Amino acid sequence: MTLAPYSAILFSSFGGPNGPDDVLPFMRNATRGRGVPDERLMEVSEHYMLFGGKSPINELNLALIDRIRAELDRRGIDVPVVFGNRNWEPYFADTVDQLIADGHHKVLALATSAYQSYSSCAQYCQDLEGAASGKDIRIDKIDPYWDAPEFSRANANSLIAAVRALRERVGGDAKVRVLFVTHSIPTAMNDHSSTGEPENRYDAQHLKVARAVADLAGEELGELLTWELTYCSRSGSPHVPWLEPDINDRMEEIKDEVDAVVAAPIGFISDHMEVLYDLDTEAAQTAKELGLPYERAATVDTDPVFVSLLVDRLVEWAEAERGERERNSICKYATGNCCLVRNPNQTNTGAHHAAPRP
Ligand SMILES: CC1=C(CCC(=O)O)c2cc3nc(cc4[nH]c(cc5[nH]c(cc1n2)c(C)c5CCC(=O)O)c(CCC(=O)O)c4C)C(CCC(=O)O)=C3C
Ligand SMILES: [Fe+2]
Repeated sequence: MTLAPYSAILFSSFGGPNGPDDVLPFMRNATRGRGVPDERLMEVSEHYMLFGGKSPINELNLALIDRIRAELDRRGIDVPVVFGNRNWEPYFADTVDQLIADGHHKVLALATSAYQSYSSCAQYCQDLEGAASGKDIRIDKIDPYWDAPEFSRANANSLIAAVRALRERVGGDAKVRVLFVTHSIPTAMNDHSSTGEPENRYDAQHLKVARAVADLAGEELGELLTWELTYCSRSGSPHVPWLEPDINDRMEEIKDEVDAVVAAPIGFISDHMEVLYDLDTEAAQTAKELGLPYERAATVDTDPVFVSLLVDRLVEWAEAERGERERNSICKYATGNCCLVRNPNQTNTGAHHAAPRP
């Protein structure tokens, strides 16, 4: 099999600190020009310091890259998979220079976020475009993959295991509530996510995945799962509205209606700091204080169903590029009509992005 016309894959992610000395410079990178108050910056730095100043994200990404490489090998596709980040080493710019030095001029990127919004999709497109700009290289990015049945399947595998583990503790009759969780974003960013119609937005994408995951898991567990969508990791100024409810607030509200909760982080593909801190530390503590037995479902991480989906999407993108299949791209970034609000103070004109990618 082939990935032609692409000769390399760029695995692109957010980046995170590898030790205490990295924390502040990383935080400055992640918040530059973002209107994140210093107070929040210090607070999140503390979350990293609780874990030795080290985010799990880089090692998890390297492990996923290994599995992608193995799946490519299995299919007889011989292309390198290189790593690049938006906010920490290896930075996109350095990875791109290395790709060019190694003779690559058409590269296919994938991002470690599954959904469409400025932060999770357009910002990757923009930063990759910026890294390639003026250089002898073209970088295309595959679509976000939240809509893939395999993504729901992999998340359902995790939810099934979590519900079973919880029921071992609380019994078959306990009223269990599944709280799907994702990263909150400003409501203005949500309004302009994907193509902007309510049914396509970031929150709606998650509701579709949540429903599919709950249906698949419920079927296999033989129980009708009661679920809802909640958020974590709210940032920004307190005056700016972000998506709600926060998982902690919601647990407080439902504590008398339910006997136990499962947090299912469908918004994260692996155990990023948000999962370790916001869910495994903070939400777990809230549940404990409320007397609610709590179980956190695994992220899809290196589930073979998920790894195989990523490789399928890379192969299909290359096939479409060669004209061997239709391309029904859900990301409209190249036409200037996708996820374009960067923050609530910025209006969505799409004007700077109207030109197709080189
Ligand atoms: C939608 C979304 C994803 C999922 C998609 C994706 O994966 O990209 C995501 C991922 C991540 N976010 C991460 C870290 C941070 N995000 C921040 C800030 C923000 N995130 C936002 C949104 C998202 N973020 C937003 C709207 C802001 C406000 C500032 C802005 O408008 O940009 C800040 C600044 C402090 C703060 O404000 O909390 C930090 C340190 C890490 C690394 C974790 C690790 O180290 O394991 C990862 C994977
Ligand atoms: Fe973030």
